[in-house]
Amino acid sequence: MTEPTTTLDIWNPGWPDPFRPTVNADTDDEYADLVEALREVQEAVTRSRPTPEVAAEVATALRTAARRLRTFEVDEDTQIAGKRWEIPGKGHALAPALHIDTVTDTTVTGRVTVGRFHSGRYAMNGGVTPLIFDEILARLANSAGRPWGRTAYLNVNYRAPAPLHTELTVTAELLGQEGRKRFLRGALHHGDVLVADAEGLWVELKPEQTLNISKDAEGSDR
Ligand SMILES: CCCCCCCC(=O)SCCNC(=O)CCNC(=O)[C@H](O)C(C)(C)COP(=O)(O)OP(=O)(O)OC[C@H]1O[C@@H](n2cnc3c(N)ncnc32)[C@H](O)[C@@H]1OP(=O)(O)O
Repeated sequence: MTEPTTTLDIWNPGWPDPFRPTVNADTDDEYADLVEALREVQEAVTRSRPTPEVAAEVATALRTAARRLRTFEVDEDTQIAGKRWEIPGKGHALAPALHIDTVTDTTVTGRVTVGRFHSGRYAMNGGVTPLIFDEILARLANSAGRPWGRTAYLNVNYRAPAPLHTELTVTAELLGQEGRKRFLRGALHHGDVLVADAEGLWVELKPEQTLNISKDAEGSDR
């Protein structure tokens, strides 16, 4: 396995393939479990209606946990979150955990199940669908040795309400490339029912286009 680079503030065509491990799984499994626990908290908070006393007690416990983690804060290039390509959710709790099943140079299939945390009202929140498509399409766009590009547009069509607590299948396809432009299409199905589809354009970064715009803008990511 190739050692991951941590230098993201320059354009780097040698960035690791976003379907392969980039972090030492032996040492970072506890971190993956931490993110899983965070997902459990998100779901439990969403599903509960605690008494004021219990809400205050849990808020204190969560702030204690946040303070503990802040003593281990690192910069964004060094953090684990979002870079555990090989595990569902990539070690990040923003989007629903996407399970990747098959990968070719031009296609990906996967599965996703959302709970009440990602609910709009009895169905998946409309803002979550693009998160799922961006995750799978961006990874495909930037895989198979293709230099990294950014999403230029992502157009999503909502065809049917996406049920909660139900496995949905996600497919992605690279339709073609014209110069720096990569055109991709994605679909989300519940069984045979098309729930949503998307078309997106990823534009390959030019050498002078940095990945780290936050540092460019303010000299820091905070
Ligand atoms: C962990 C590391 C992650 C690294 C990957 C990061 C991924 C992301 O952050 S994605 C986040 C969401 N996306 C963004 O923030 C992107 C913001 N936008 C940009 O940075 C730029 O607009 C960018 C890079 C997409 C394109 O800019 P630029 O390179 O200057 O493109 P430009 O040279 O004008 O256009 C190239 C081609 O794309 C086309 N194009 C660009 N944007 C669009 C668009 N929105 N719609 C249609 N066509 C477009 C142009 O028309 C042009 O086509 P042609 O070559 O046929 O004339």
